[in-house]
Amino acid sequence: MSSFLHGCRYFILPLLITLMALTVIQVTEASWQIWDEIIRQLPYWLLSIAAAMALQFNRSRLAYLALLLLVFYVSKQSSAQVFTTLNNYSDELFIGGSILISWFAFIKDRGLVSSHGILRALGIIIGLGLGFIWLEAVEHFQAAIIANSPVSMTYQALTLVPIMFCFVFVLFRAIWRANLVNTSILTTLGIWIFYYLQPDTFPLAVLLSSLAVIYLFTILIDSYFLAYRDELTGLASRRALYNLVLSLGRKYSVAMLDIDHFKKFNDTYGHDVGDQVLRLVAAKMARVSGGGKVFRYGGEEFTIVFPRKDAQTILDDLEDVRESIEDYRIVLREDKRQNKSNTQAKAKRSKSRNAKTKTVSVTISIGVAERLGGESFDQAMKRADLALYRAKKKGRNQICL
Ligand SMILES: Nc1nc2c(ncn2[C@@H]2O[C@H](COP(=O)(O)OP(=O)(O)OP(=O)(O)O)[C@@H](O)[C@H]2O)c(=O)[nH]1
Repeated sequence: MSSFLHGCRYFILPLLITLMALTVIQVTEASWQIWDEIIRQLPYWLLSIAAAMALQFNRSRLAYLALLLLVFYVSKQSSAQVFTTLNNYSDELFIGGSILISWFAFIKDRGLVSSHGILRALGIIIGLGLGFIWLEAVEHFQAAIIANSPVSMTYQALTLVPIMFCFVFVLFRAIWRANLVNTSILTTLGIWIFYYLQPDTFPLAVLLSSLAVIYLFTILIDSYFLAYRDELTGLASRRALYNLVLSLGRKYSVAMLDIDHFKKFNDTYGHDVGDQVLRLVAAKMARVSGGGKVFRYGGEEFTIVFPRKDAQTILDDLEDVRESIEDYRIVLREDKRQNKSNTQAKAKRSKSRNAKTKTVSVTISIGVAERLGGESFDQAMKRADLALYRAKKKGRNQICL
């Protein structure tokens, strides 16, 4: 359930916000028509800024999309011969554009000026070319397809077949790999299809400006997560901890948590298994009750800050975390490369049917300190660290005040 809610953050919320924004624009149509000239200029500025920001923050797929949409907008606004000719192929461009947008959902962000850049330029030409090829094919074989199709097919429906596939693929991609960039690409495809089917509902300038704003938000929020989230565990990082310190009041408690004998664990099972265990242990810590805020301090050390709580009141919350980790049997896939001495280690082999998995468990030690009057955060942390040291000395897998 929690991973579902986590996915919602990246997937459902941006879509809802886009829908709400478009509804507001529609409802307030009368007022924004006064700003017609400004609105018509907006996509030039916003899409250019979005492309520049996307490049700066290495979100090259959004940069490509912003640039392509900018070219599209210029083609719609310009009366130059080359663009008016292009506008005669709007069906082909629509299908090619849909294929192109969908393709961006499946490739990685790579540098624009690199060998990947050349491949992507080729991809763009091929994607657009496919739109022409599909319509040529439909025109050529429509009689045969319509005659042999089990359901009644019109020419119009046939042209839309690749779009439906594109939308389903991109939708699944956005659900499967929920992140803001994939949701932005899905939104782009949705708006692209919407514009083709309902060209008069919203002016193109409004739709493209909305997309540019979505790209800008995606880049900003992504950068925030990059700066303040720990990549391995998904927890808030040490930088986020020191950000929180700025807003802490006078009363709080801080706990330092450390996985016991983690060096030995790494040596026994390998660094990759160690990483896997760090992620799972972090997920258990993230469920701490009592309003605790969890951070990865560094390595196998974690910090939990309890604003407005004294040390005695949080002991039960921390004990729950310690117990849940102690009781957690972590199932690992058998690593065929492991040598014999490793297999003699503490891991308990599961008696599962195919014996291809094994279970391991770890424990944690916890040191707690309550902020004393006049003390700085670093001083309180230092005392929590000393308490952690005592917990280790006393035999580990316990909490010390
Ligand atoms: N897999 C993995 N290991 C890490 C990571 N960060 C730190 N470590 C390992 O964590 C281990 C910490 O070891 P020590 O500080 O000696 O402590 P310990 O073995 O846990 O022993 P005690 O704390 O005394 O119980 C080192 O082997 C680090 O390599 C990481 O991100 N991934």
